[in-house]
Amino acid sequence: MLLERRSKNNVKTVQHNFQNQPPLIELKNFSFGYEKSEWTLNNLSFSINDDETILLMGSSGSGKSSLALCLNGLYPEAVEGYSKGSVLFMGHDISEMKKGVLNQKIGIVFQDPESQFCMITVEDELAFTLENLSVPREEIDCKIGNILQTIGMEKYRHEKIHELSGGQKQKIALAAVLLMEPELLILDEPTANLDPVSSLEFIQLIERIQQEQNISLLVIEHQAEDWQEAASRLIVIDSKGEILLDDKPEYIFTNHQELLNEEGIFLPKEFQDTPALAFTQPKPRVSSEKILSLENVSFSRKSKQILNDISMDIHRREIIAIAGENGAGKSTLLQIISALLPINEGKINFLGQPISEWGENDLRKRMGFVFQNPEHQFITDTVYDELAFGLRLNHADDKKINSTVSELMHFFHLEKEKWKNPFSLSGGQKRRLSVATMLDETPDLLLFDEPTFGQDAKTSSELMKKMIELTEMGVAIVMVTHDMELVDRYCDRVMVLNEGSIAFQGKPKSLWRNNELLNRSRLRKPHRVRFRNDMDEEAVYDLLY
Ligand SMILES: Nc1ncnc2c1ncn2[C@@H]1O[C@H](COP(=O)(O)OP(=O)(O)OP(=O)(O)O)[C@@H](O)[C@H]1O
Ligand SMILES: Nc1ncnc2c1ncn2[C@@H]1O[C@H](COP(=O)(O)OP(=O)(O)OP(=O)(O)O)[C@@H](O)[C@H]1O
Repeated sequence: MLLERRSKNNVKTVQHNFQNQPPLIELKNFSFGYEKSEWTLNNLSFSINDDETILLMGSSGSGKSSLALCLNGLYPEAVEGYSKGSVLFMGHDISEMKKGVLNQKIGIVFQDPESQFCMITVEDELAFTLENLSVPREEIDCKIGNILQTIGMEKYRHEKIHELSGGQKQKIALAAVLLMEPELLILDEPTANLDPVSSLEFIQLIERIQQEQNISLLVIEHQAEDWQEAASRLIVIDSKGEILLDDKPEYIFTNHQELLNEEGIFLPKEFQDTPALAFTQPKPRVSSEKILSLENVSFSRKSKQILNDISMDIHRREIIAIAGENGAGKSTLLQIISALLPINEGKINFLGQPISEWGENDLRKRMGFVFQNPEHQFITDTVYDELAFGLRLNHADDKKINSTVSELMHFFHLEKEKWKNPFSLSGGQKRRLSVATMLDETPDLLLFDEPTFGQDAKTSSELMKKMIELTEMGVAIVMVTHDMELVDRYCDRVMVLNEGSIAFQGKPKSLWRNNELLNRSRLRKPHRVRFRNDMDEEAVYDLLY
């Protein structure tokens, strides 16, 4: 079986008569489902050719990640399901290929990078990959050094993976896959955990690697903005798991806006109507009542100082964003606010009482927390039980449980998933479930780590509408986010963390004016501010705010 198109120095070898060479991947009427006759992917026929960069879009739950699993052989090797039709890799039916071969030729960086690590430290993880590829021992050290340099993570070589921030883990997952020198690299929402500048740099890095190594790319993304120039093709899957569109991105975004809107897919901002004026700032609704305050709070892990001298107040009805570069301490701060981590110095008061004096049950009723990784939150075996858990704990009767759970499932589009195991949901569904579990009662404070992670345009805007409704009921919301559009559109205040210290607290519009801080904190202005580059900057602010 001839499965190699690249020689060791990554120059493609001519092994076939070029004209007769089969596509890298070819799907012929391929369907796949987790249950018999319930097709998640429906009758797909398309090819992926050498050196192509394809963007794959579709609403949350439409089957994008499932397709990735089918392409790289994790189905049927490790994922249970049913299929018909065929998938060919360089002309060979993948169901007839030797186990393990395809996983190397087609590398995936998963939506949740934690799911692909086997070892404790960064170095061991990368060495493990190379050992599996039978790379000679004497080359391993150098290869690890080179790949860490390529992704800008040299100084984390000896760190424990579970101690890295979300964005740092994402980069290590990419490094491990690149070491396999795949023919096709599948990236499943690769930039969702990266700060805005790292996200742009990541895309440039991928483009560079692709050119140097002649890799084909399949990028699964909800937000196409930054990828569309790199992509030669856009494939859109609809909610029935069928191919809706397959063409050049610009053509699709120009000519099929209605179809994309119907499917709830994000249009890049430049294709949206009058993006600069499309929305107004939130109405003033913040009350002067302080819900929570931090006074000179510091936190360290072993000898490493993570947060320094943080002081901030959170008011009723307020939406505050915490932004900053990867590793700045944002998730740690949320965990400190929620008393999941103890502080070393300073004071935290919640509803007029030191947080340390709150009983665990009372605190969890008054304060909801949505983790960066939703899986860290799941404790039952079904979506229904997950949503009923808090209500049962509070001795709600069956009628109340049923009606609240039904309402939440309806709002968060999880009705069809009612009896599924939370761990088997799509990335976006998991996130929606993790948010829904916090809303069985109305808390005073909600803490969100990346609330709209993995959502399509429709579910994202519904989720934010829900947030506004909650603030109108008196809830304060603090959210960690890399999404500056979200900060601009919905947040009353933004706090920027830089190396564990507060570098800025104020209104979003004041942050966009602070170019030096934006650069230092690896943040970007939102599109509607960037977009008016025909106007003087002050005139833009006058127009928009
Ligand atoms: N192991 C599984 N068992 C049963 N159903 C599953 C399993 N994995 C995924 N599904 C279901 O298959 C459908 C497609 O999921 P998939 O993860 O492929 O969607 P997606 O398009 O990647 O979504 P998102 O954009 O939210 O990540 C969803 O309805 C999901 O609940
Ligand atoms: N369990 C841990 N043990 C030791 N260090 C940790 C641990 N968790 C996080 N850190 C370190 O603390 C710092 C802050 O991490 P944190 O996750 O709070 O950053 P973040 O701003 O949320 O990053 P990201 O945007 O990438 O999610 C990082 O340098 C990280 O390596």
